[in-house]
Amino acid sequence: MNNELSLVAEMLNNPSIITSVDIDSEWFESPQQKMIVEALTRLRGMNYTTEQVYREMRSIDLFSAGTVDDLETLKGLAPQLGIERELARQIHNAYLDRKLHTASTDYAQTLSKTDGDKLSRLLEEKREVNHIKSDGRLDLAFAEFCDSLDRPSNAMTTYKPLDDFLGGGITGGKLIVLAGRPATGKTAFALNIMYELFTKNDDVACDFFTFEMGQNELMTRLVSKVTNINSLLFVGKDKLSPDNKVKAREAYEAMKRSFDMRVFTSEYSNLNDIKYAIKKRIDDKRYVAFVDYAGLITVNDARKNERQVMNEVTRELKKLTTDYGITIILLAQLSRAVEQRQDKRPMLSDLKESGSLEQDANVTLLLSADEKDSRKIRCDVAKNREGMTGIAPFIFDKKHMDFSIDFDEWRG
Ligand SMILES: Nc1ncnc2c1ncn2[C@@H]1O[C@H](COP(=O)(O)OP(=O)(O)OP(=O)(O)O)[C@@H](O)[C@H]1O
Repeated sequence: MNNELSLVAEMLNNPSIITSVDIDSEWFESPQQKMIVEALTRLRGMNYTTEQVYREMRSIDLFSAGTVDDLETLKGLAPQLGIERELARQIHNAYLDRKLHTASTDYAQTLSKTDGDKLSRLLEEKREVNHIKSDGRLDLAFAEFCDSLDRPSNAMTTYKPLDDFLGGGITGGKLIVLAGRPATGKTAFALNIMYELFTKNDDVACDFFTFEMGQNELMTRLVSKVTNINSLLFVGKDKLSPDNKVKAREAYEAMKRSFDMRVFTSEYSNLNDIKYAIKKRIDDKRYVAFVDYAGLITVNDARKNERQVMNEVTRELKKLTTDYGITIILLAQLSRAVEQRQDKRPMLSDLKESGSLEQDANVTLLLSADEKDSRKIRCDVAKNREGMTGIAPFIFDKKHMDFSIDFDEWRG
């Protein structure tokens, strides 16, 4: 019995497999097995019967569904060896080999960037599928632990009040969620953190994924901060004095030269593209990706609802941070509930599509403006898995897109 038949037979016997093992109907070569897996995927989470699976298959393709007896026969053939995960891995591998065969032929013919990128993505996926998992013993972990005791801290400093909560600064392996109501200054705050990372630390690389702005729209904000030129003046550039034009050009050029930074725009809003771009940037430097913002990220499966998409986004980004020891700062919106409360301070439960954002984040920062003075911004470290929680106070100079520590409030 081949791998596809064995796995499908196991799945017919055990409805929990489809929820616990990574399986995609697309990987199956046999149209019949593909259809059964598609039906099982639709019934995911249910304790399905063979009859239900058959009904689902008929709704997918009435004429190729076969008979319910065929399914019962297949079910009876299950080898029941408990190796579903390995079977799925082999099926996934075989699928990737077929795709790689086509993709490499296409690339050989066209040598186009699109075909080249497709080929690299498939190779990357293949590398991941065959990544050998740890056997759970502690020997390697212990060696790594001893090694880490003698290594200097690799925390990257930003603003002192925030660093203090984070145990000295931003360290790798973390998913940090930065949330606030629209126009509180999330993007500006993220850019300021990035600026601090570059100017206060060596060997740092940062990328900014922005799905609402162009590269220069984003850069203008940094230029405004660095040059102290009102960001509004960049909208109608005729208002900029010749001196300011020179200053702006020089500031942009200097950042381009000295910051190891890239800005990816909406063409990278698909989760796979984000993952791909991040993986390509991983080298010896300490890397931080800023993703603005979670609600605009798309995934390939169009059937997923908002909550399922968010689950996938946070799970996959979290996995990247732990697999590669990098930091991802994920921006997110807060729901309107904040405004309806007497006390306008945001809470973790205000995170839109909250569940997975709240759960997967190592750190959650909630930004909110003071009701009386909108320049005063509270950065509430509302969740911190490895450290303290509390408020880091800032002053937001909106004209110049600049965040500075609010020393009147900070009791450092
Ligand atoms: N030149 C300027 N002068 C005064 N205020 C400005 C200027 N430019 C932008 N602002 C204000 O700064 C804030 C922009 O902050 P930012 O875009 O970082 O917020 P955000 O939380 O990321 O918003 P969104 O959720 O809409 O993306 C807005 O309140 C905007 O009105």
